[in-house]
Amino acid sequence: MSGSGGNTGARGGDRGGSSRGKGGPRDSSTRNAQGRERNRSSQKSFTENAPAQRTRRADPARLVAFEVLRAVASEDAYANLVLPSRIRHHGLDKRDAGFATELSYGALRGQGTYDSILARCVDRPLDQLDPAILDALRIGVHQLLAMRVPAHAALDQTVGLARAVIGAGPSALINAVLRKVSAHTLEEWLDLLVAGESDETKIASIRYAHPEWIVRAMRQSLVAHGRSAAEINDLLEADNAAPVVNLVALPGLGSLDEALENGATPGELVEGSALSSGGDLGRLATVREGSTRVQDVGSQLVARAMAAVDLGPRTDTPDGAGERWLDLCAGPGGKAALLGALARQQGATLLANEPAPHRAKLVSQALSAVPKDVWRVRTGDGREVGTEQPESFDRVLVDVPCSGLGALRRRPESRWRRTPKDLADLGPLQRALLTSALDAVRPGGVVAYVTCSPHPAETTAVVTDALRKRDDLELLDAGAVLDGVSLPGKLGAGHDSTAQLWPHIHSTDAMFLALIRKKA
Ligand SMILES: C[S@@+](CC[C@H](N)C(=O)[O-])C[C@H]1O[C@@H](n2cnc3c(N)ncnc32)[C@H](O)[C@@H]1O
Repeated sequence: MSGSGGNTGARGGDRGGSSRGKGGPRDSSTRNAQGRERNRSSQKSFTENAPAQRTRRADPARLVAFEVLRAVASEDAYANLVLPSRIRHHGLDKRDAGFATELSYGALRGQGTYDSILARCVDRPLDQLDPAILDALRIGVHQLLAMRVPAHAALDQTVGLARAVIGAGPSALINAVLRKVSAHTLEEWLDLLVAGESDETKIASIRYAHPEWIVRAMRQSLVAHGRSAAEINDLLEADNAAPVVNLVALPGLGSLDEALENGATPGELVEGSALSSGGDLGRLATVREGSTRVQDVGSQLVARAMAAVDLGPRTDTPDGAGERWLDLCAGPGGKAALLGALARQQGATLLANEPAPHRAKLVSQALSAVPKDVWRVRTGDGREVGTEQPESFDRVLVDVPCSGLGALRRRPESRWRRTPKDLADLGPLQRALLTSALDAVRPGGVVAYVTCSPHPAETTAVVTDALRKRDDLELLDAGAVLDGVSLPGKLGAGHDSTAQLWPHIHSTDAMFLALIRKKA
């Protein structure tokens, strides 16, 4: 499960030593600039004190991680949304925030594997444990096996956390179980767990902490998009690494200069992008004003591709009339903001549609740096736009709701929450939205069908069905268009006219793009 401890917030720490001041919990270890704990004593030495005599205070960074895991398990919360508010609530500084991020994300990503380890160390089925105790154990396991926290600090602090927030009772159990866990390294545990197992899917599921159905689905996806099934371990491993934060300067409106002056490095795949050096991006004025935005390079590429398709000269509109663009599923507005800026440059206008009112508001906010005469937000069901405004748009982006299997590295809990049923449930909505998009585009115009999933059920199957049902459509070479909007020689995402990006190849989310042209 290498890489499972990757964090999104620990990079770029600028102060050494422990961040805790007066009145904070006393911990014999210190955190270094990467948010990792160091201690002079050997890794495996434990204090001989009974659990009841040890610390009773919860270390704030561990408390944040525990609260994130609890919210995810009991409230169906999203870790990436809960974590920042918990960090703010507990007033963590940069270093502790990095530690809490690594701990909560790592414990959530590794959950399946950690539970298999715990099942060997607990004397009853895990589902008979109080869920709060199980979450405390998961946090302990991640510290012991993946974070290089000294074993006694991991143990003491996890027991202290449990005493403070769950009660004195469970501390002896947690202490005993974590001691058993600490008897082996992660590699040794993985070897033990897969010993005697010959099923490749089960082995990959344990080694790379993905549910077995996702291992199968990803292998199937690789093959469906013309890659080798042998890449599966690289793909799963890439899901376990924290993604680098990418920035985009809105074309014609923003500049990367400030970000580059503050440590960002130029993006390698697409012009106008940069890799952030981490830390609080709110310190950049251009990010605050919205002309430079955080956006995965995969999303940047598909939006740029939609805008770049050569539609040839129009013969059916008065001279000087600008193109009309539609973003049919726009919330929260990442691609709409980039499209708005590109539309402005190309003399076009953009209608951004989103049915959920709070997400429609986010779309307006995302577009705030783009002049208001370029765009409009519609709050409504995208399935109705095709009949309400038939053949009205030159370019349509339909970035459908999907399983998100291509963005697992961003959402640490999602792999354990998703089920194969999600794929089946989303199919009819994806097909109806594509149909609406195809009705809304004018003859000679183009529809960009996009998912952040590589699964054939929500990518190639949806596109193939649409093409089979009508004879006025042609599939364009999306890989070639993507090559055209990326830096020369960098991408090569094409396969059989549709294109698929991959985290392990392109360091992007696994975005799928099909470009469908309605015949003139
Ligand atoms: C994958 S997200 C789009 C991401 C967006 N394009 C971006 O780059 O920020 C899918 C969006 O589709 C919206 N959606 C769900 N049902 C829809 C429908 N019937 N019509 C249009 N959009 C819908 C969801 O609310 C969600 O905001």
